[in-house]
Amino acid sequence: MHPKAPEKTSPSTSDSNGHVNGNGNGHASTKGHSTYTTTSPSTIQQKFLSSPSDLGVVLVGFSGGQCKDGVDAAPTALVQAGLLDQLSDELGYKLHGDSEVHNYNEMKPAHDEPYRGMKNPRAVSAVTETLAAQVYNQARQGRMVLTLGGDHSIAIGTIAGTAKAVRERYNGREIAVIWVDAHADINTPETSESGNVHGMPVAFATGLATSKERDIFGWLTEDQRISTRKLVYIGLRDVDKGEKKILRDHGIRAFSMHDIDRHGIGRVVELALAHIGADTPIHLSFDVDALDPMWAPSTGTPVRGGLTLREGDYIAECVHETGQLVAMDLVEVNPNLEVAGASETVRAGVSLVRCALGDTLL
Ligand SMILES: NC(=[NH2+])NCCC[C@H](N)C(=O)O
Ligand SMILES: [Mn+2]
Ligand SMILES: [Mn+2]
Repeated sequence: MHPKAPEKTSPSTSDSNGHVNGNGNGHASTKGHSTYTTTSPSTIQQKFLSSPSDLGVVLVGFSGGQCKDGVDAAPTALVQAGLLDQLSDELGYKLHGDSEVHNYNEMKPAHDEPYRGMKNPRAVSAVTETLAAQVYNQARQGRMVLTLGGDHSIAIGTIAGTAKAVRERYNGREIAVIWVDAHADINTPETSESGNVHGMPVAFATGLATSKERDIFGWLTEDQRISTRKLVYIGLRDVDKGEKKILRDHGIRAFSMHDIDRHGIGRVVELALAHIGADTPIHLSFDVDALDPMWAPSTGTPVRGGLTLREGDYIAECVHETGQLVAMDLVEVNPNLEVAGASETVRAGVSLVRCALGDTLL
């Protein structure tokens, strides 16, 4: 049930067209922007990366955490839009890890009937367990890790990998997670109304949901989990009843769209980062549906009244500026939905990642 862990490490990777990424030679990029130098991805001092110009890339073609086809096509669409080329050629990263998208939808267990209401539980479990190892293998080398999903269930794996690597590298230190999303994704199997695991990753990552079945998230260990105290939400506006109770009962820090309306994005990000503190590595999990459908229509569970693209970019820019970012997920881009707006959604995704990885307007 656990096909080859698709771990590949090469000094540079090539995209689906065979173009090799990563110039890594410190020379000014000639691609359009003559003023770029690529000696370093950013002038920001990175506090928790020993190789700040190395980037682990994980490309996850997976849709099993929810019911709509197409979200597995996002990594290919993002790569074709030039994201990885830009990260190497313009931002100066040396890319490691996946050079092609893995079709994780192929990791299909022989039988996978619902368990405690969860749909595709063994498939999602097997994929996220593989991802946890992939992300861990990049992060333990002191590299930033970028994961392109895929639906948001994959964060069970990516957070597990980051949390474990950081604990190992920094004496048991915990990571913080900034979850930018219209949704809280903190349902337990018991509170979920849909049974879709992409609505549950935070519950598993925090240990609010646990399982004794090895093949259904029972592989998650304490060193792969995060604390609810170091979890911060931004952008919430569609939270289930059971989730609201969980957020309240555990005193989880959450900034909804209401808070952004009241205080402005600047103040909200300031408060979110203050809650985390300057001594904590950050895993940024960005669901593209945090953006208003005006900017990101092609996503499985769009909710009106969301962030503008600039507000999304601003969050990403500020997280980068902390020098504390160690991993980022970009999830829930579904190029097969609202096809007229698909390239716009993909471009929004590209922009969010660029900002988190150090791109600046000036
Ligand atoms: N990652 C997402 N887009 N999650 C949407 C979750 C929607 C709903 N709360 C559910 O549990 O099914
Ligand atoms: Mn969402
Ligand atoms: Mn989500």
